[in-house]
Amino acid sequence: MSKHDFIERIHHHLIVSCQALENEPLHGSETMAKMALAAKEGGAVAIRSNSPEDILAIKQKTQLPVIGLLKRVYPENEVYITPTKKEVDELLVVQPEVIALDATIRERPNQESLQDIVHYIHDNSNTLVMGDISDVRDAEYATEYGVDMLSTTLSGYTSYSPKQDDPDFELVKTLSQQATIPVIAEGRIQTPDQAKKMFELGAWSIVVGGAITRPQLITKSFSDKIK
Ligand SMILES: CC(=O)N[C@H](C=O)[C@@H](O)[C@H](O)[C@H](O)COP(=O)(O)O
Repeated sequence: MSKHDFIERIHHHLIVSCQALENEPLHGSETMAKMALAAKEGGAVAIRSNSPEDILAIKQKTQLPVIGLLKRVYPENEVYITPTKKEVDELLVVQPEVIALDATIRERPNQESLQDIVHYIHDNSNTLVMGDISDVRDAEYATEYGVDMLSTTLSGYTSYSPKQDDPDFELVKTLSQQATIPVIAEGRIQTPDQAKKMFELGAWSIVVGGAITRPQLITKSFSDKIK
């Protein structure tokens, strides 16, 4: 799929993140593929997925384009979403349409640079790069170093971005006015109304995860409310 085709496909449409880590009840590629199929039936036009195994299973089951990432924790480093070229190599084997990676200003493991990793992906594949950022400075940095689109994934999850229960509407609004590449709203979108608001603020597309695909969190929102 060409860059133009992918960017147009997601425009004003819903991307669903189907992720269950090892410590989560729904962990497993077969389950994630079923979750992705359900998301497709509900109108998702692309899936965000963690690990080569899950990406492969989701692609086979849904035929939807996939934004792939590989979460890996390196000791003494905060960057965990596709941190190094090693994770990129593992992802490229299963040919996701897009690779999502941490594109914050933070140091990466092994002194690798964002610029090198983005060039590495572009030089070795047709894969696009989604830069996961947490604030405006990250977004400028990521854009300068060549990512194809921005996602607000990490707002609230770096030491220098605001902690809040709501999605970061302000960041989406600011970036949508300033950015020269598509801005995807991601992180803590809990309701259809919040999703709609993101588009009103100028988001190119949105990613919804836990509110659709993490039933333990959905259940908790009910049980907390009725306590
Ligand atoms: C911060 C971080 O590691 N976010 C991860 C990124 O891939 C996922 O765990 C989230 O589920 C995803 O960003 C979607 O967000 P939400 O599940 O809030 O709709």
